[in-house]
Amino acid sequence: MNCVSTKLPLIDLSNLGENDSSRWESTEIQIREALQEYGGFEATYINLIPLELRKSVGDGIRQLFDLPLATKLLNKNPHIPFHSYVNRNDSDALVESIVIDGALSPHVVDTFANLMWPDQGNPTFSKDILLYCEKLSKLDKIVRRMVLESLGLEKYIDEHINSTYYVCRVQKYEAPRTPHSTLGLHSHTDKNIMTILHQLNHVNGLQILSKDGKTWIPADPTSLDSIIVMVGTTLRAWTNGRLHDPFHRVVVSGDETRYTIGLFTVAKEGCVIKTPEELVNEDHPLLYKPFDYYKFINFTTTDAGRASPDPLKEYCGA
Ligand SMILES: O=C(O)CCC(=O)C(=O)O
Ligand SMILES: [Fe+2]
Repeated sequence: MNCVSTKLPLIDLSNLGENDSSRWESTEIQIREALQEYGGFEATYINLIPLELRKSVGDGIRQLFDLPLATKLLNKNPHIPFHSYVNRNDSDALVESIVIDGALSPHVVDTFANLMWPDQGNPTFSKDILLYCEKLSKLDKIVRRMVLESLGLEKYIDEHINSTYYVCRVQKYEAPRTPHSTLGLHSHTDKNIMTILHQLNHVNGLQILSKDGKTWIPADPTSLDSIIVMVGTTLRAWTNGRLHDPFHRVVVSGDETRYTIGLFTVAKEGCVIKTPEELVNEDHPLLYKPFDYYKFINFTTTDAGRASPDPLKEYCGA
């Protein structure tokens, strides 16, 4: 797969029984190639998210964004400032986003709902978002398992999965009400490990930059079942540069508001990211020294980190 097409690879992950080893293996090859060459792909997974659940989560997220600004501003993470509420005053793009840091934990989700809906929480929202994030996390685990297997690193799978947790971020892109393309979210790379993105309505806008930096590839889902998977910078580091962490942005136009939900795989507190020795050899010299995940994340929010075209290399390049 040497030529970059103007479409993201589309890979079907439904009904991937581990008993059908030839299908599992061919999917593994497709995923590895997609993540090397594009840094992402569109996954179809029929019925991963039942229609009712998608609708109900969509309603809950609309209600969330309709809350008063003062309430949304309570969504603050003092340790990791960008795991907090962002609105249009913080950036000159159209995005507004709210974060649940620990989206697979019923306690975290209830605490969040009680903060946003102080009268009696929002049991429907809590139940739905937990289930939704749990379903999306299945996809992350399949993809990471396949990546590690394709690299011959099966022995690290459990450690890899156990050293991470999930952050959910929901996004609203206000309709620009103009036919002209308007920036919804600035071009950036995700600094975490893996990102799973689901567009909640039919308003497209995500674009992924080709590896050669020349083409913005639209990541328009071919169906509402489709989910976009992207490599984060920390996975590039761990794989010694084998996987590509793509720049991406959101561009919107027209009269409809766009809603998305992202599940971000993040390292647990105190986790040191260290490239396995199996991935370092004469052809692949060590690119990044071991680093503390949160110290790196903090660096990316400093002036030096923000100004750097490649904060990972700047921070821990070997
Ligand atoms: O909403 C989208 O389509 C993209 C969101 C994104 O890139 C992010 O939250 O990091
Ligand atoms: Fe992103």
